[in-house]
Amino acid sequence: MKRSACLIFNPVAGKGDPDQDLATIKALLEPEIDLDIQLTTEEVGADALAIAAVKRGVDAIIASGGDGTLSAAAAALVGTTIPFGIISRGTANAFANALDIPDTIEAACQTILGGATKTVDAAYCNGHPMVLLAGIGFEAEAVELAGREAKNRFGIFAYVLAGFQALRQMKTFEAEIETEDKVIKLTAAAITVANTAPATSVLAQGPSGVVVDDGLLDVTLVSPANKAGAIAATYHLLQTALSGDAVDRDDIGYLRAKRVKITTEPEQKVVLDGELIGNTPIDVECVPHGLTLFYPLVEETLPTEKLEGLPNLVIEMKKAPDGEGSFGEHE
Ligand SMILES: Nc1ncnc2c1ncn2[C@@H]1O[C@H](COP(=O)(O)OP(=O)(O)OP(=O)(O)O)[C@@H](O)[C@H]1O
Repeated sequence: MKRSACLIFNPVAGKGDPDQDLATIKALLEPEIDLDIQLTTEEVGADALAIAAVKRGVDAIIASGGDGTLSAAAAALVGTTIPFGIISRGTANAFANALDIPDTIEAACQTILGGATKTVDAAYCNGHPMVLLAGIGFEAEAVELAGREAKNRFGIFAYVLAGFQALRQMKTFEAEIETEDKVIKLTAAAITVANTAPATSVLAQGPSGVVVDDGLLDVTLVSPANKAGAIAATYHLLQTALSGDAVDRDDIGYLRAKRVKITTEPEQKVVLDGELIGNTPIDVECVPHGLTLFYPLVEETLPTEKLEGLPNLVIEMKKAPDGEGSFGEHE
């Protein structure tokens, strides 16, 4: 039987030609998948369309658009086992990059057609579904400062530049972080709680690798003493993100936990998967394997034979009329 899926498509996302993009997606997917195509509008976003599709009991949901569309649709699937296909057509494609999904239309469609799935962790932050990360302080300020133009250029999870702008107004705050086994108090400028994060979300890059399916949240604490320290810390985070190393500065720390409660004095803004959701306190709880993704099939790269060097080796290739091997008599 033919597979079916709801395709949530943002007709204004990205810089390409959306009509052409939709035609390409249909040409690739429709031979194998019955698509129920739902276009987002300014009024009805990917979140509402995905929630409605979950209620209808669809077999799979595919979202195509920028990071905003993809994270909104993914949020509706947290805690379900409905497989989610990601066709990135944004400017930064940080969402796909963070989850290790190919970001060209063709490769993304092949991933969905392949049908292989993988579960990754998700989380709830103050009751809101979270797929990538929650940021407190600096990052949230940066999101507020990043206008539409900056978002277009750098994407909603890439705050490096907007971050430097926020640095000019950097304010530290007192934070109390409670995990299942400890309570930590410190002065911080930014706290990021991540399931996974693209390398461009520098403030999430404390650990050497933000692991997406370990059942744990990765918390990065950035506590520079002054603005010069903040710039040096951000630069260090950027470098370690690119090299894959853990941070090594006294003003940056990290920890892993299943659940974290964070209170701050004074209250700080909170950004969740690129959207401002309100102020601290936050309570973030990991939902292990809370999201099912269509994921690229892992190519078998191990060598399947090694014959060279064996004594008196003769290899005779069999000939077959159609070019295929056969087990019949060979000349
Ligand atoms: N039909 C539509 N007309 C106008 N705006 C729309 C429509 N559908 C969705 N939107 C808006 O598009 C925004 C989401 O865009 P999305 O993140 O998918 O793409 P993008 O901004 O091009 O990509 P990126 O976030 O990667 O830069 C939301 O603000 C949403 O309200």
